[in-house]
Amino acid sequence: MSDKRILFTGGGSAGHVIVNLAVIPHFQKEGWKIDYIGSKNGIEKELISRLDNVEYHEISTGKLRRYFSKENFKDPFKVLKGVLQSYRIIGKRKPSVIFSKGGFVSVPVLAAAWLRKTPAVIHESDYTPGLANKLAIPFAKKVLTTFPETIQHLPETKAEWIGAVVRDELFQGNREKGLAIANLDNSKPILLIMGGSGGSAKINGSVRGSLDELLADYQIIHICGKNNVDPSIKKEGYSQFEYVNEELSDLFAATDFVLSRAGSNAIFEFLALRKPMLLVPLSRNASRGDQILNAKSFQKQGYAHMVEEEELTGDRLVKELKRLKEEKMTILRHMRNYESREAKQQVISTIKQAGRIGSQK
Ligand SMILES: CC(=O)N[C@H]1[C@@H](OP(=O)(O)OP(=O)(O)OC[C@H]2O[C@@H](n3ccc(=O)[nH]c3=O)[C@H](O)[C@@H]2O)O[C@H](CO)[C@@H](O)[C@@H]1O
Repeated sequence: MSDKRILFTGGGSAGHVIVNLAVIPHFQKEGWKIDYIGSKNGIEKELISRLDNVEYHEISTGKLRRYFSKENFKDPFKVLKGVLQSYRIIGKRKPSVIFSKGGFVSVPVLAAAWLRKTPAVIHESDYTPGLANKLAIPFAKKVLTTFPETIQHLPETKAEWIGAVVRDELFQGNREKGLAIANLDNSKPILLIMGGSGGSAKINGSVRGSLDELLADYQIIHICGKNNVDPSIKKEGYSQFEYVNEELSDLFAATDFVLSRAGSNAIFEFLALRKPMLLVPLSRNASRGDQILNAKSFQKQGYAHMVEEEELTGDRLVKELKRLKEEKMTILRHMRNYESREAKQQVISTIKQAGRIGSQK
C-alpha cells in the first residue's frame, strides 16, 4: 500500500467541512491515507464519521468570542491543550501535508503543524478572512480563496484565488426524486429555503408568519436547522427538514428558486446549479459582516437579490420573492456568465505541491 498520508481539519459549522468532503474522495481514490482532526461535539464529527476509511481524532477546542464571557479565561488553556494533542497526532501519523477549511478547531492544528514543520494549506471561502483563518495564516504555506477579491486581504506570497469548490454529487440530483422526497409536485415552482447549515430563527419566523401568502406562489422545501422543524404546521405544499445529507442533490434538482443566508459554500452551490436566489445575510450584530459582503458581491453581479436582516418583514419577503420570480430570466442570463472553474482539481494539485509530492501517483 502507498504511504501517501494527508491530514484534514476544519469545523464548527458545515461551511467549514463541506470543501473537505468534496476533496477527500479524490485523495482516497489515489490511495492516500486520511486523518481528520476535529472537535468532540462539532458538526464535523458527524459529517466525517459518515465517510469510510477516514481516521477521526478529537482535540480540545476553545471558541474565539467577540464578547465577554467567563469561558474566555478558560479557552486559551483549551487551545493550548489542543496544540499539544495535535502535535502528538501529527507526530504519530506523519502526514506529508495538512489541509484546513478553517473554524476554531483548525487554529491549534495549524500551530502544531508549524511546530512539526509539516506544510499546511488553508482554504478561505468568504469574502474576507475569518478570525480563525487570520490567526492560522502565519502557520500556513498557502491560502486558497473562493472570491478573487479576498486576495487583497492576504499576504501576497501565500494567497491564490482558485474559485468555489462544489461537491460533485450536487450536480447529479434528480428532480422527480427530489419532488417525491419532499412530497411535492410540478404544479407550482419550488422554493428551497435554507438558513445556513444551522438554520436561521429569523428566516424561519418570517417564512412561517407569511406561509399562506408564500404558498399561493410556491411549493416550499424548508431546511430549518437542528430542532427547528415545527410538526404542528401541516400544510399542503410545505415540506420541512432539519438537515439533509445524501438527499440534498435531489432536493436541489427539484428547486426553482432559493431563499437563503449568504454563507459562501451555499451561495456558490446555488450559482453553479443556476438557482435564482434571494439572500438574507447574517447581520453585523451577530458576525463580522462577511455574509453581507458575500451577498453584495452576488447582487452586484446579478446572481442574487438581497434583503438585510434588519429590513426583513413578512410583507417584504412576499414582495421580494414575487420579484425574484418575475426577474428569473434576467438572473439566469447573468448566471450564464459565471464559469465554474476547475477549482477542485486546483485545490488538489496545490495541496500536493505544498506537500512536495507533486502529481506523482
Ligand atoms: C453562522 C456562521 O458562522 N455562518 C458561516 C458558516 O456558514 P454555514 O456553515 O451555514 O456555511 P455555508 O452556507 O457556507 O455552507 C453550508 C453548507 O452546508 C450544506 N448543507 C446545508 C444544510 C443541509 O441540510 N445540508 C447541507 O449539506 C450546504 O449545501 C453548504 O455546502 O460558514 C460559511 C463559510 O465559511 C460562512 O460564510 C458563514 O458566515
